[in-house]
Amino acid sequence: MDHFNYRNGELFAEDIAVQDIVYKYGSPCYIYSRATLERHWKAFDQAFGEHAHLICYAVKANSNIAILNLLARLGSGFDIVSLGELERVLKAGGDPKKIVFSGVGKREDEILAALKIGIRCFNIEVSGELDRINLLAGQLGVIAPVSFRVNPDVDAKTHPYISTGLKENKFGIDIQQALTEYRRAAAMPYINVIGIDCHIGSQLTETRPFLDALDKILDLVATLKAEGINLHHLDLGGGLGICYKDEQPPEPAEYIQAVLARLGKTCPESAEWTGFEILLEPGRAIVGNAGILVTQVEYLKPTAHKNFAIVDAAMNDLVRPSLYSAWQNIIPVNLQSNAEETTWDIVGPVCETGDFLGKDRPLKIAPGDLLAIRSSGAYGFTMSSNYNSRPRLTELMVDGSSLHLIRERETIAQLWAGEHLLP
Ligand SMILES: Cc1ncc(COP(=O)(O)O)c(C=O)c1O
Ligand SMILES: N[C@@H](CCCC[NH3+])C(=O)O
Repeated sequence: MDHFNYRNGELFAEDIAVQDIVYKYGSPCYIYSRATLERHWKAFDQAFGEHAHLICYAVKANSNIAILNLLARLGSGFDIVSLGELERVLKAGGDPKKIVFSGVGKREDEILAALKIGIRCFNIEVSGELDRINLLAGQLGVIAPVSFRVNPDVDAKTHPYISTGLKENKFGIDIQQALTEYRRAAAMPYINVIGIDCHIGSQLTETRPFLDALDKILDLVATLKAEGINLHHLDLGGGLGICYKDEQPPEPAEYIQAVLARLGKTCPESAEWTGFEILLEPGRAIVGNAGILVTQVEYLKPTAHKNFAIVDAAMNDLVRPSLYSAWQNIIPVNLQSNAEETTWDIVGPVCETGDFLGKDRPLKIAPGDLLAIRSSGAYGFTMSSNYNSRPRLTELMVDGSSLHLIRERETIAQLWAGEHLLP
């Protein structure tokens, strides 16, 4: 359920006609629904009931500061992977004490900035990172709160490019080596070990891999406890999938209930597990279906082999179809059309054969028509680029019948801002 629906054959974003938005702000553009975004975040938050938890929205999915600000106002935490994301969260009014810092390659300046502002936790992914954090924390005279992101070697059953919890993936510390790292950390003067973390991949459509990973983590937690290393939180990462086509991922509540049930089963008669705060890092499940990308048909190019609908958005604006062969639904903004239904490849103007947004789509379209690419709120704008010197797009947020410009379209002059001619 979302807030992009037809009314009398016209696509609306909440209470505003998409066509009216495009008249005002031009095409292509990203449009988000505040109600959808907030409902998704609350679905995660509320499913925990009284259980101690923190939803740390994965900023990489969509990092517009208006979106971060709305989530911060709901009480969200944030999962970041760079200094840029840290600064965005702070700019948006996020609470440093609710920030977890993931990522395999944290630089010194990034660690220092996070230590100075006093983030909630570093999710350490490399042995050397532990030494680096200890050293830098010592220089600043602070204690760094850390957890290890362990790689549990679990098959997330997702696209290989977005699977992260297999032993051949670069992410996390091999679960077999994690004990050694925890022991090292526990003996370090400027480190406070507070948790354990894992993130096995993105767009998961089953609960099973999450629970398999959790089982492996709980084994390690028990071993650590026996050694006197007591953790405060379990961070289970993000990764819950959404429906792009016909996937049926569990609802957040179903997934969270399964996690809580597993924790109860693991430690049946102790209230101990209730002592663990649970952290989650969802990105796509919060923002993916809260956004659409609207694009205009420029030309129709039927050929003997294929029919191409050339639109004004391209792979630089939304790279998922090109990069992962991802399927996203493409629907007309206006259902009234005199055109005949034809099967089209929806392609952009970029000079790459791989520049497509969808293939073999039956649509009734004519030049000038608007199309909406659904499920574009996550990994849409954030993965966009200026390839072919195309300015990045306008982003708009609909809130009932109010429309807010949350990012201006890049200007042509901004394309070379910061570039210099030789003397
Ligand atoms: C460490 C970490 N946490 C959270 C996420 C968010 O994932 P998703 O958008 O699939 O929820 C990612 C991206 O996959 C990630 O790498
Ligand atoms: N960018 C990917 C998800 C990557 C998740 C980042 N760890 C996608 O669009 O599906």
